[in-house]
Amino acid sequence: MFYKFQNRKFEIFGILLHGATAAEAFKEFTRRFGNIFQFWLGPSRLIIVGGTGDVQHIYTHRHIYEQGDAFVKKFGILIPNAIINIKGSTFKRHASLTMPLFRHTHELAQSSTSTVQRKRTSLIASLVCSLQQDEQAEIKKIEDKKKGLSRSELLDEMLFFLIVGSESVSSALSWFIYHMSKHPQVQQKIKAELMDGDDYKGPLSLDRLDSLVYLDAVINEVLRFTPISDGTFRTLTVDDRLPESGVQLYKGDQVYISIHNLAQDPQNWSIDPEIFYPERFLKGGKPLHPYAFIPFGSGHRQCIGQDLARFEFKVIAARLMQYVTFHDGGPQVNTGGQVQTITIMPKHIGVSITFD
Ligand code: HEM
Repeated sequence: MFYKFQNRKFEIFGILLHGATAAEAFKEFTRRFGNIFQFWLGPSRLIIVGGTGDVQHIYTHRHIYEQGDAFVKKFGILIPNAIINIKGSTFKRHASLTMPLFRHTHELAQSSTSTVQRKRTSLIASLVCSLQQDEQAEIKKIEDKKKGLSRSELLDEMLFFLIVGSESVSSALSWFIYHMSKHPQVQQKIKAELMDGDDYKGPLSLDRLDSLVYLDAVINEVLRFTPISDGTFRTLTVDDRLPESGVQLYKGDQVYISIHNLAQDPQNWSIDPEIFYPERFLKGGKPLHPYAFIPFGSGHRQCIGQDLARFEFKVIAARLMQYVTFHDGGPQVNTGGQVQTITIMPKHIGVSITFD
């Protein structure tokens, strides 16, 4: 069935995903319907946007494209006051209290006993210090004048950071292990880079970590090939026309940007995106458009934990590569596939491990 939408035709379909993840389904739909189409998620209509010009426009016009209502519905039932679910001035208040910590990711590596220092290096300490002294007085103020977090806001933030902080990096590491088991030559290159120092199994200082550029390329390729988040939502605050596709959108419409599709679209890459090839992120192999590779989203609502996530990922991956080698457990158990929970994880992963 076709639906005339301004001067463009869209195929409308409501469909059950039959166990496929959104990433797998949208890849197939993009192949069939092109890089902009509508999708019904139950009663909600989503406009899936895949052209890099349109995607850039959405992320760079924060006053038109606000945090998506679908995102808010997804997490809002359990943790309505967590940063991902709030907008406007309330978001600004929460962001001003949580974001500074993530600018000091490297300091997390150093432990400290001083309260001032702990406020800078412990998210929990920093959040607890932001608890409102007089909640009743704060409730009466208009949002712009409020300071600190109420008890229920603090609880929701802690819960959200506990969930997102552990689930995200562990999913990404599962994909790392899966890809390593399938690509022994990549593992050998990481090990060769680690061996390039005096002490192969020695401590990982920040300088040493920074010098591991091939490992950075592998981490990027893991996040590109198998992103743990399939996409991001934005809701329009006013009518707007997308510049690349020319599609007219209206206030209240919900757009969905598929991180996975952008990372897999051959138009966005000079080297075949269907191949797992970390070297694409070394000199000259970058995506053809800056918005083709956005594993952490983009714009004013991009992931605030991305530096921490990359840091954790790199430290754990480097440590693993110092001590063990992963081998493919065979076609019965190591078949890959995807399963969607809060993040996208490998469905069937079975590897054997040798200690180096
Ligand atoms: C590999 C690890 C991770 C990936 C791939 C990832 C990815 C994402 C993505 C795609 C978004 C949505 C961005 C958007 O709408 O533009 C997001 C949001 C968010 N992430 Fe992450 N994330 C990771 C780890 C973390 C960690 C470790 C934390 C904190 C401990 C974190 C905290 C957040 C927060 C607070 C938001 C909501 C930001 C907002 O609504 O303004 N993430 N993340």
